[in-house]
Amino acid sequence: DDQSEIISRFQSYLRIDTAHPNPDYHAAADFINAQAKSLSLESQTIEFVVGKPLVLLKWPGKRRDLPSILLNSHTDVVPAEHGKWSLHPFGAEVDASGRIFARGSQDMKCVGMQYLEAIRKLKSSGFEPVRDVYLSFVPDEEIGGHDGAEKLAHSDLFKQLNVGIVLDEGLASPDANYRVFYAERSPMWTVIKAVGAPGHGAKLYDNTAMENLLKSIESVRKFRESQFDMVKAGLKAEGEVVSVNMVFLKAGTPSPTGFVMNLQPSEAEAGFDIRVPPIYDQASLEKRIAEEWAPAARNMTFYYKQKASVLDKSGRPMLTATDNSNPWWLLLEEAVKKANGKLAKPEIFPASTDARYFRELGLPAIGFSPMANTPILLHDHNEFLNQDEYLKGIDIYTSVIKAYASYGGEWTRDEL
Ligand code: MET
Ligand SMILES: [Zn+2]
Ligand SMILES: [Zn+2]
Repeated sequence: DDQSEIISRFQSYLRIDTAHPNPDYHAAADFINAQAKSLSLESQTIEFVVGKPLVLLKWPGKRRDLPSILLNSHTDVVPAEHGKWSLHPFGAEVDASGRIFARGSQDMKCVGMQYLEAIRKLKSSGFEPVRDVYLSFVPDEEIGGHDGAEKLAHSDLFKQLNVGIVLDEGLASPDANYRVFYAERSPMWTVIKAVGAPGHGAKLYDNTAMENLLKSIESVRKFRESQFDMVKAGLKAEGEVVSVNMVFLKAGTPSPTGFVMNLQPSEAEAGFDIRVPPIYDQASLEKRIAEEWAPAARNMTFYYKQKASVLDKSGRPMLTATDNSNPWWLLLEEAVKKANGKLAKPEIFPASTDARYFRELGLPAIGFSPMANTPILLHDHNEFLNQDEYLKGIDIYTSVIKAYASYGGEWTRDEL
């Protein structure tokens, strides 16, 4: 029947192994294009970077003069440790309670397919969009989006699309209210390195690489604690503080039997995943890194593996309005309600998404993945989404896309 076909299309997409470091992007693009064909959507496949296809679909509206709607999703997923899953991460098996297990079931193949299923429903009901509706299926979000959404946002093609609003990913909600995001934290992936004279493992002396690095780590931990304390005290939400987490430590002199134990190494390195809220003095953090965490006076250096500004191209913090000034926000609220969904209070996304490349241009972008009553399992073992929630999400998008694609149609060209 209808529902089992919907689920089996989702499973087919989930079974394409698009995990880094070797995502099968061509299989994903072929699949999306086959879906587009069955829906009679216009399609183009663009390789801004060879081997990394981006699929752009179009459902043309009647009013080409109005700004369009962009429904964005990424096709790549993070790797899965197969042995630690109870079911195969690319098997998309459904258990007795209807949970579909797969890497990407929450992040974010669900959303990409839900957009398409919602369009399928709208088309079969005879609905015709007023505005152009575009769908972008982009590569590489999980490694920074530089060869995907960033290239799209900076392209001439993108200007021609005349996008007025972007929808992108959010997070699952453990309770019944859908979470929704109006901003996100910017990544600053920072590597700090210490050097110092090597020496005998038995000798106490100052300025070893290890000691220099440890002083920094102590300082980082103090700052981390000050931020985390505000969350623990309920003063700030997760997305409103700076998060700093040490993600690697690299030091020591390797030997065939492990590490040399009686030699203090001459170099030591640590990596930190730092995320900065949009209204935060990013320059002060950069100063802290240079002066406290990697001071030249302690023989230290640093570099950023990834760094995004919290400001858009006009120098404003990247925040999408969630009040009367933003009709897209009001339309979303209303459309979700109409489909019997409840929205939680809008939040700042604690991690990062491709939405930042669109907000950077000054466009409004809303992060929304309609998954209620679902534990947050993105990037975790045994990621799953219940098929009933998936189906409910399609109804939510049907309502949202209908509202967005109709918006403005009640006015004549002159009134607008
Ligand atoms: C900085 S690239 C973002 C990759 C991923 N979405 C994350 O937040 O970790
Ligand atoms: Zn994602
Ligand atoms: Zn992710």
